[in-house]
Order: sequence, then structure tokens, then C-alpha cells
Amino acid sequence: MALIPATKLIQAALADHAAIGHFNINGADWLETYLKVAQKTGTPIIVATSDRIIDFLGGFDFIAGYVRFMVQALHITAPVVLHLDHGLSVEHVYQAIDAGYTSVMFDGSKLPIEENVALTDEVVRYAHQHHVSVEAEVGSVGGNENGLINGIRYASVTDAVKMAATGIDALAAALGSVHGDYVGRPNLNFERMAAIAAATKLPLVLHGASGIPDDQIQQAIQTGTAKININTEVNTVWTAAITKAVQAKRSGHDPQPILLAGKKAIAQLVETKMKAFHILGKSKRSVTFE
Ligand SMILES: O=C(CO)COP(=O)(O)O
Ligand SMILES: O=CCC(=O)O
Ligand SMILES: [Zn+2]
Repeated sequence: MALIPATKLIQAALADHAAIGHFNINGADWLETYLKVAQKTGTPIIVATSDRIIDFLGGFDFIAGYVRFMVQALHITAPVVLHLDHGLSVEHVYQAIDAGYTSVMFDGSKLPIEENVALTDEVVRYAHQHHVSVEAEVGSVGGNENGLINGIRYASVTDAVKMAATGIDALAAALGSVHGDYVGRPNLNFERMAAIAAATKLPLVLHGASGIPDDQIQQAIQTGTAKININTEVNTVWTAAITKAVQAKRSGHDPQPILLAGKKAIAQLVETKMKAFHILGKSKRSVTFE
């Protein structure tokens, strides 16, 4: 199946009180495992590359070609979106679109809102001409650096409405979530989330979802969140599994058992998340996801 934009999948998830899982690609094993879990369970999936590591992964053209080829070679029929995560400039976003990405995020969260809106507006026009879906960010998702949480800025309803006017397909309204590990319990503002969902009528995206307890994930889904981004937790289980496999006494120098342990850990985590997001198996039973 061809790669598709995220718009219809996210809309269908929203109507179904579910959320599409967005999982970050950190190497070939991540991508292969994500596609296989999606296919095995009949679940739509967003596979994403953070702009921050595009060069590490081989560049836009290589990634887009590789994802397309792997979808074809593995006979994947589950719906797959290839998404640019946290696009750092308009130029990068255009490069991703030209390379064949089917969904992009322009992250102007560090800019003044007027500038963020103006640049997102340009991105929307170019992306929609190419049938590519667009996600934008208002407020700012925090980060954990050396055990210190900083950079959290809660999105306002006013800014969210200004951003919605650009015609974006999904809105990452930062409401207290953090990339990386949390220190203490996440403090999401659900009242604001409900107000932004009602005022913009847009499906919301939850960034920094690793480490958010299940009750808050459920509340986010019930409050209009229809796309949930996971990266850190996948890498945490991968690292633990690889470390354990390396340390296990074994003979020979065959790397396959070690790499396989990593893939298995990723697969298990992804399936657990899809279940928690109420999206597991939905490409099979609902035509609206096709
Ligand atoms: O928001 C994310 C990707 O955009 C993922 O966040 P985590 O790394 O905290 O799961
Ligand atoms: O995890 C998502 C964001 C990033 O890695 O840049
Ligand atoms: Zn993010």
C-alpha cells in the first residue's frame, strides 16, 4: 500500500475516541519493527523521523525511498504515514515533502506566535498542494536535560485559534508534556485542552507521551487528542534489551541474537501503546481507516 497523509486517519481516530500512534525511527530496526507490528495487528501507524537526526538517518531522499521500499517489500497493507517530526525550518519541511514524506510538522514553537503562524501558513499551502498533511505547535513542549525539566510553555486558546486559521490538519498544543523522562508526575492542563479542542475543532497531538501514566493518556484521548507521539520509551526498552543480550553469556560473535532482542522489545512496547490508544486492529475492522 502507498504511504498516505495523516489527515483522514487522525479524523477517524478522533471520531472513534482513539489516537493514532506516532513512533520515531532511530534506525532501520525501528522502522522494520513498526511496520511489522502494524501489519501483524492490522493497525494504522505514523512512522516519524525527527528533523534533528535526518542526517544521521541518511537524509530525506534516502529515508523516504527506504520506507517506501520496505512497505512494498514486506507487503504492508496496514495504512502507513511517513511524517517529519519537529521540522526545524520551512526549507527542511519542503525538502521532506519533495522527497515524498506524506505528513510534516513545522515546529515554530520557539518563535513569536505571529511568526510561527505566518511560516506555518506558507507550509500549509505548499504541503496541501502536494497532498501532504500538516501539524503545527503552539506553546512549547518541555525537555528534560540532565534531570532538569525546562522550556514548558502552556498553549493559550487565543494562539491555538490563530494557528487553526492556517488550515493545519492537527495541532500540537503544548499543555505541560515533556520530551524525554519526567521528573515527578506530568502536570497536563486538561481544562485548557478541552477549551482548545472546542475552539479550534482540530484533532490534538500529544508530544512527549513517554512516561505519561495511562489514566492521563485516557483523559487526553477523551479530551480530543487523536495522535500520540512516543520516542523515549521505545529507546528505553531497546537499550535495556540490547544491554541484557550483550551481557548474557553466549558463544560466538553473531550479532543477530542481540539485535533481535532489541526488535522484540520495541515490538512489545508498540503493541502495548497501540492497545492503550484504542487503535490496535482498527485498520481491519473500520473501513474509515483505509
Ligand atoms: O514528542 C515526541 C516526538 O515528537 C516523543 O516524545 P517522547 O520522547 O517523550 O516520547
Ligand atoms: O522525540 C522527539 C523529538 C526529537 O527526538 O527531536
Ligand atoms: Zn515531540
